[in-house]
Amino acid sequence: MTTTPSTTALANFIWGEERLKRRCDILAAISSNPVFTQSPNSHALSRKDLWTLRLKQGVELLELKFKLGWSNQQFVDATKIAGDILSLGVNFRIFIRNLEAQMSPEQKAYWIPRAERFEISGCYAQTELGHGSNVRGIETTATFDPKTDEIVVNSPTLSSHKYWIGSLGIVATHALVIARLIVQGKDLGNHVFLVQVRDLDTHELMPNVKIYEQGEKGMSTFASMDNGVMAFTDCRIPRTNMLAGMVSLDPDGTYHAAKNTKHAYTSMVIIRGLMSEELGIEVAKAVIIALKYAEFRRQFNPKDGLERRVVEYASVQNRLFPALARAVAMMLLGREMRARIDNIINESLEDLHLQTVGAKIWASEHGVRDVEIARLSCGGHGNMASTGLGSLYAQLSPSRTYEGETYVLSQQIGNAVVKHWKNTSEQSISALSYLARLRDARRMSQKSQVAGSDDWFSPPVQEDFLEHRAAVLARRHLGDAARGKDTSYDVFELTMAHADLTYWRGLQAQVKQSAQHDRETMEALANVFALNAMVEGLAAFAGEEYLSAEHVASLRLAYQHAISGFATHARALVEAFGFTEYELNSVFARSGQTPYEGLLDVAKQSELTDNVFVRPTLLRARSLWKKYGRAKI
Ligand SMILES: Cc1cc2nc3c(=O)[nH]c(=O)nc-3n(C[C@H](O)[C@H](O)[C@H](O)COP(=O)(O)OP(=O)(O)OC[C@H]3O[C@@H](n4cnc5c(N)ncnc54)[C@H](O)[C@@H]3O)c2cc1C
Repeated sequence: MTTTPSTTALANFIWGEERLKRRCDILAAISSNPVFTQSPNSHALSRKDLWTLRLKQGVELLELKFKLGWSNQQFVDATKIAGDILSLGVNFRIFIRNLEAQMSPEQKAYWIPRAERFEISGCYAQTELGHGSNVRGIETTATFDPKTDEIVVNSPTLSSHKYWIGSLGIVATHALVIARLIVQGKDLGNHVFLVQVRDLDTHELMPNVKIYEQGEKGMSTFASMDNGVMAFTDCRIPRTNMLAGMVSLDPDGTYHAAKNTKHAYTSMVIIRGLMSEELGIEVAKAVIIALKYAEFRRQFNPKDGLERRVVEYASVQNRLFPALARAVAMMLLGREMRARIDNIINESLEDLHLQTVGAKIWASEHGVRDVEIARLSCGGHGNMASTGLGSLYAQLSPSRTYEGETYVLSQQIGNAVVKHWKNTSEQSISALSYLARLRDARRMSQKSQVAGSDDWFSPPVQEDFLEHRAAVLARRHLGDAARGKDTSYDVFELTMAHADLTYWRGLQAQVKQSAQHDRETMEALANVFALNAMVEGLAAFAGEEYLSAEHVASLRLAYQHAISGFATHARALVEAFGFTEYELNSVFARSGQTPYEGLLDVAKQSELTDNVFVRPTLLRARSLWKKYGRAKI
């Protein structure tokens, strides 16, 4: 078990040079810091104690940021390494990114340095009790008052209370509030306003603002985050606090609309684009915890006096190996998307939008399922909090909902398919290549050219399969949409096929860039990834000419070969990830003790072991029968 991060060529490839360097710097800074190393068992803390511990750790990281000159991204990475989702990260991950994307140059010059110094700390307040996915339904109003050159923010109803706002419940001093701009009685729709919600000296609420911390979330989800509820009553802010990067409002009430309305969505594209890499890291942690346990755990089929390691069973390999391959794909493709986002000015926003939407849905759906699969593959012991698998699940589970609910967001892929099909304009969108195939009747009616199971390992064969599947599902969607059917459920399958293709292409491109020494491992991973997606996607081919029964049988055979040959590569990948014990925070992944010793230690520390506090109740229960004078019940 590593206590320092791995820095081999494969580690460098998986993490990316820049990120790995940040990781090493962060781990060096915190591995001897008592705020992190001597913290109590986080799995056993109450919500309030956990939140307070996380705040203390967050503040320590802030101090390290200032002392060591860390960038904002370095700080965000550090918050992820230090714990689950830390409240202080919202300012740097979401708030500042939105200021950068949506403020005018003058506003940026004034506000961003303050947020970077943490003199102010911000959050993003869009969702309301009554309005989430449907952003157009937002009710909060921001009415321009030309007499005072101010904007008056109001929450007119119960359903207009802001709700779910991360970091608002306790930490934030400022909120980016999405509200309807009203000028001279005219509703100009949603705009973004910077509202100070707490006093900078006392941290008391500002007048006319009410905030509540939201309370416990189910399954201890986001336990370290102070999501908040907020309402405004005639809360006045300067007109200049309306974010003016794309729109502006003059003192006389003249309104200048955005030239490119699509740019209002830039910040969503950015945050969604970051999610694939972030989720990949968390999924990899869960799968690696499970793999470490599966290497240790033995059940049945003894040989030379020892039962067989469970990692050798197909039931475990078929669940954990594809999950590991997907986690790596999330990280590699996520990194590529991050590079495109950093260069967003030169990007086709629609192409990037469709890629990030598909990737967000795919990564969160697979990611959450894979963390649960990791837990289940550990049998009964996987249920213990001390394995860390439960908290990883709780942390990832809402990723399917925030930044766009899966099924609602899937419709954006469906809508793009319909639009570009009608306009014959798919050439402009690389992610929609399958529409060109759909227009070609000859290609749609052709059969797969596969002759034997080895052929399935060929990248052109895999691409042909995945593109054909996306085209078949696009055809179904176009037909459903034309008939006026509610496609909001079925479109999900198209979205996943669309994203399978995007991830497959991204992974293939990345594999070609791996070092010669690691190429075999990366190719093995790409094959597990591709063949798993193909086997799981077979349903789309029912009734199609493309695949025969022999094709399906040989595909399954190829997939089994890919899985059974992956064990040594999986070990190499686990090494390359090089997660430290601190990061995994699991009794299944400790250098000084086995999982059994770790589990026993936890039991010995359980505060319920000493049951003196309930003994009177138990003794009374055991004599209850006497009270009713009945020896036999
Ligand atoms: C942990 C967490 C943190 C969050 N943090 C923030 C934050 O910091 N700031 C912020 O502003 N918000 C935040 N949110 C809110 C989040 O962005 C919204 O909850 C999310 O966008 C989903 O919207 P909703 O709740 O309105 O879902 P709904 O739209 O109400 O979805 C309910 C159901 O209806 C279905 N549905 C809805 N519309 C349609 C349709 N047109 N067609 C078919 N089916 C439909 C959905 O598929 C879903 O099954 C957070 C949420 C969570 C869980």
